Amino acid sequence: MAQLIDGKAFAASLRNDIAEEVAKLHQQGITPGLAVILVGEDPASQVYVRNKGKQTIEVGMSSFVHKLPESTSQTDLLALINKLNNDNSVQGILVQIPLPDHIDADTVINAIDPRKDVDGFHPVNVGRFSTGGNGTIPCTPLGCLMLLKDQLGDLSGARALVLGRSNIVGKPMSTLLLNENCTVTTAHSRTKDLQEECRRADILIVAVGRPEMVKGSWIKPGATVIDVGINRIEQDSGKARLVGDVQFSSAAEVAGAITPVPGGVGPMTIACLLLNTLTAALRQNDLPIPTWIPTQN
Ligand SMILES: Nc1nc2c(c(=O)[nH]1)N[C@@H](CN(C=O)c1ccc(C(=O)N[C@@H](CCC(=O)O)C(=O)O)cc1)CN2
Repeated sequence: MAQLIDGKAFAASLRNDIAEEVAKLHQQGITPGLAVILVGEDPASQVYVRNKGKQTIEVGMSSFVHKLPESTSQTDLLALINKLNNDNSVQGILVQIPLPDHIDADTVINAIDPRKDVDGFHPVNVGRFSTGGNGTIPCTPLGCLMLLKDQLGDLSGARALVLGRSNIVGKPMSTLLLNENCTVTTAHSRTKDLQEECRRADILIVAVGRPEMVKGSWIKPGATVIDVGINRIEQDSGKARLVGDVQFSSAAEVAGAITPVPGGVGPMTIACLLLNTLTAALRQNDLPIPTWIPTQN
């Protein structure tokens, strides 16, 4: 039976480390501030934004949550971002995704000052990060990497397969693993012999958004499996159940280690957002980044 990779516990310990660094900043008169913008009433996004605000305060940072109605115009949203770009009490800005259809996500992301882009979605950060510079590392892939390194130590030479090629998870995850000297395959819906590709992987990262798509028979015995999926399944009882993109019951019989859903990658996403906000605050104050914080250089 696979070992369980406890993302919830790891995230709690990471938040403690972040809180200690924030306490040191307080002594220098600095309180990092994180602004989170939510447009609309998507129920899952409301939960994530509430948790982001709560955990931001718990680590000693200032939280500025802006909840805007679904009808908010792109012009008004851009005006708010411009205001936050120029607000010295804000070191990190995040716009919760998905956005309503009438708002162009790229235009909005491009409007965020790259120094304050704690999601790592701005093209400047994507470019810096992809070329090994000090661009912000997107939160979910960073969280996956931290769990992997904690589990396996040095990843050099491992054969890694990333299933999914989104800008938010798949692509940056492949880059991160390549930077760790893994041999990386990025697989997607058009990949031939997908199951066979998966079975060759020592490290399998699944981020496709399809409930329980990857079965135990797709997994190499002893492999480390990171499940990024969060899918809400309606049950006969009317209650919803969260499942990942990996069928946990069959995968756990084959894998060496596996993240659960919930309690795996999800909590790491918010902890890494706080970590990126801390890093942004340190950089904006020309302070050194502690060696325990993962950066590209
Ligand atoms: N601007 C961004 N938008 C979105 C991001 C992001 O990184 N930046 N990622 C996702 C949503 N997300 C954070 O915003 C997120 C998803 C899941 C969790 C989490 O803790 N999940 C729990 C289960 C919680 C539940 O009951 O739903 C778990 O897996 O244990 C945190 C953050 C899309 N948007």
